[in-house]
Amino acid sequence: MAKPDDKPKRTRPTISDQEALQFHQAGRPGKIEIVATKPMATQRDLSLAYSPGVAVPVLAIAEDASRAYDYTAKGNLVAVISNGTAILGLGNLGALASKPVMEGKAVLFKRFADVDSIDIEVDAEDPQKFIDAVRYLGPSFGGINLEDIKAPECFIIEEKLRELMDIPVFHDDQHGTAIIATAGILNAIQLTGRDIKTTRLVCNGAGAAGIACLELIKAMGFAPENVLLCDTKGVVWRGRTEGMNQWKSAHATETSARTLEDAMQGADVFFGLSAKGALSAEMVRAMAPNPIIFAMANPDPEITPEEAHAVRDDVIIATGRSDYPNQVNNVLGFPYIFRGALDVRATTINMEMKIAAALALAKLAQEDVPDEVAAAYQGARPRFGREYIIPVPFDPRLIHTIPPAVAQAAMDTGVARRPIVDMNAYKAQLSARRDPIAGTLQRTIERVRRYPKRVVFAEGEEEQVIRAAVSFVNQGLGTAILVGREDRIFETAAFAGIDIEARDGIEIRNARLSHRNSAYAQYLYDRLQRKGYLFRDCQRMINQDRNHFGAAMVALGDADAMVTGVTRNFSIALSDVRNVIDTRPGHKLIGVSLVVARGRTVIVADTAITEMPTASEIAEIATEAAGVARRLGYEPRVAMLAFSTFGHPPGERSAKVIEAVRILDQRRVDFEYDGEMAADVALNKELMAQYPFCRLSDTANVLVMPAFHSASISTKMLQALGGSTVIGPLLVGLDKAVQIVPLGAKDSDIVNMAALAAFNVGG
Ligand SMILES: NC(=O)C1=CN([C@@H]2O[C@H](COP(=O)(O)OP(=O)(O)OC[C@H]3O[C@@H](n4cnc5c(N)ncnc54)[C@H](OP(=O)(O)O)[C@@H]3O)[C@@H](O)[C@H]2O)C=CC1
Ligand SMILES: CC(=O)C(=O)O
Ligand SMILES: [Mg+2]
Repeated sequence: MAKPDDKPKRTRPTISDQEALQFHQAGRPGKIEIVATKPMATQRDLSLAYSPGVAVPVLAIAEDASRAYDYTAKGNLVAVISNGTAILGLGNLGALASKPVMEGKAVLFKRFADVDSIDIEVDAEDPQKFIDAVRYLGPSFGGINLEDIKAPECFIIEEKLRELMDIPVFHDDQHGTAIIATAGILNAIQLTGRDIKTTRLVCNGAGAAGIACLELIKAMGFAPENVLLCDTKGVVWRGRTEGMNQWKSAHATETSARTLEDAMQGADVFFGLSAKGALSAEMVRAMAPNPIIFAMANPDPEITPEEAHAVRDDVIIATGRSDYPNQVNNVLGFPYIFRGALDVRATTINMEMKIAAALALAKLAQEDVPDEVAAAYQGARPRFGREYIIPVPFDPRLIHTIPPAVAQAAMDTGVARRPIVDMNAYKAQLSARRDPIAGTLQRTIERVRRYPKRVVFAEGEEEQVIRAAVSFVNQGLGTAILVGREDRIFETAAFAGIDIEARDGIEIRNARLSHRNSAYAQYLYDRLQRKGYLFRDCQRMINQDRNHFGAAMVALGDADAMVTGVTRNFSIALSDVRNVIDTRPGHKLIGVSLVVARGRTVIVADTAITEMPTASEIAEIATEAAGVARRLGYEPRVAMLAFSTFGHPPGERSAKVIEAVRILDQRRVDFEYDGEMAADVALNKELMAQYPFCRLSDTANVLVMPAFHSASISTKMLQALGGSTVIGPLLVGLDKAVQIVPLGAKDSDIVNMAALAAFNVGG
């Protein structure tokens, strides 16, 4: 455990095995559920969705198969299918054990490209049995993503299914990996001033990923004689008979090298698609100047960046992991490649489509990154270079860059059943598909990781708070200060199986025993002496109340931020905090909630503080909320909400909102706003178009409610009804960074709030 005065250091984010299991087990086990897209509420709904209404699309599809794309989910549905014979780099662990990975791939499809996806685990190692299980599934899906099937069976399976099925069949470990690795290598070659025709590459791993990578890089210009392939038996040399198959033979080289060590002498590039630790420091030392290492085995690479940098300071290194720079992982490919293929109803994913994806990805890494990506690298905007050869998975440009390239190539090669007519309109539509809040939270977390903070977790004896603190530290966000009695915290942690004693980055502060108490009590007394408090009252508040103690730590600079609220009502926690911390001068204290529903984020205010705001207060709330939008990376479009729209029907609360708009007009604020308007007008483009004079350039992303009750009722309703995620209320306008979670919040909510507090979302 860290000593109280240790400076927080930037650490690589890690996760514990226990966190991984808990993540998967929490709530509904697993990572996926199915949600209906049509109402199922009334007799009429049932008659339409099921018998007799459903018969109508049935007959239409029977008559014309292409109508399935109009009347069913087929056109946006991909099956992720595995038999678990090569799960990541963990080997053959069977179909059932592969399910967490396949559910994971399915949710990545959704998260990154809005492709609906379902995992199917097939308990059949025999290629023919597997083919038979899959070949008849075509009608259900728009595409098939094969995953983690070992070589050489995967080659037979994919080739046969491609032949038998009229939808794209794509083995991700082969082609997804090859596309990303090719994009990365093209850039690394350029950065090191090499010529593709003379670059010498060694690929360790002659399985699904290794063979496909060699095929694609040779198609892009690598000379076959400069490429050496290795497997568990060493170099795949021409004439070798042991452990061979026809796919390895196709890449066998005339060479005297027999072992990986031999092959690595003077090599320019290493591709690792084999297993953890396969590349030694000695081999790295033997490589040519400015060596390029893609250690892509998962979850642990052939060599870690730390190990490679320890022996060579001129190395460019990439891994398959998200916790190092240069992540070469097929997650950058499969969601977008299928998006493009589905959107033109491609019959297949061919070589031209793969090359188009690789080139588009390589080019994207060379362009200036948008503010959204730069924000994650605060202070050091990533630029094309040794530590940034490939875009990051959270790059918002991927969705409107890769699918159009893939779709265009499909159209150019005649495999598109429904070509795209207006490419620009298509790109705009793609941008709207991304889920903005995940990006927002991730950006916030990245930013805090760059500038780690000391955050007080005021209710440090609670199990979920301890878990959140551990996760905060593991994510590299800074130091977590648990307020509580040391023995109680250790006891709770031990009971829950959380190891905190040996963990750097966690501090414990017992309010009763802290040597800072007299300073905190004096500070509080200075503030409260004219409000009827005695010095000993203040001493008691500091000694006995964790919110007062934690807030005093933040107020006096012993910590950067605080999170509380798990065990106490919001208003009580807030009044504790306000005894210690003021509103920021010139600002108004408000609560904002982030509501995410169907890929759209809106900021709602004021969800926490002023019950019946005056017109002037509503105008201030709008200004504070617009500031939050900007801090989170959005350009605010503020709708001043009421039950009426532009004067109709008239009412007392609406009059206040109309007056608030007038006040904003007078103040000449620098953001878009208009109103009063009803919520449906604010959020629906067509309805807004009924008011052509409305000054909002698009639907609103900030909703200012006429009063606290409507804000609180609407956000709580949304949360309880499901289908949307509500984060907050976040406190905005306090002079120091404090956030209050809802009573009984879960560890994941607490850690997100802690990150938002550390980011100082409130001001
Ligand atoms: N970063 C990314 O995006 C991706 C990474 N991968 C990673 O690549 C690796 C291979 O996956 P995949 O091709 O699907 O699996 P396969 O089972 O199809 O192939 C594995 C290959 O690796 C070889 N191999 C295993 N251990 C060693 C070793 N110690 N030294 C040399 N060769 C070895 C095997 O040799 P032999 O033929 O002699 O048995 C085989 O050729 C995994 O770690 C996987 O996580 C895969 C896909 C995507
Ligand atoms: C990333 C991936 O697909 C693998 O490692 O198998
Ligand atoms: Mg895989």
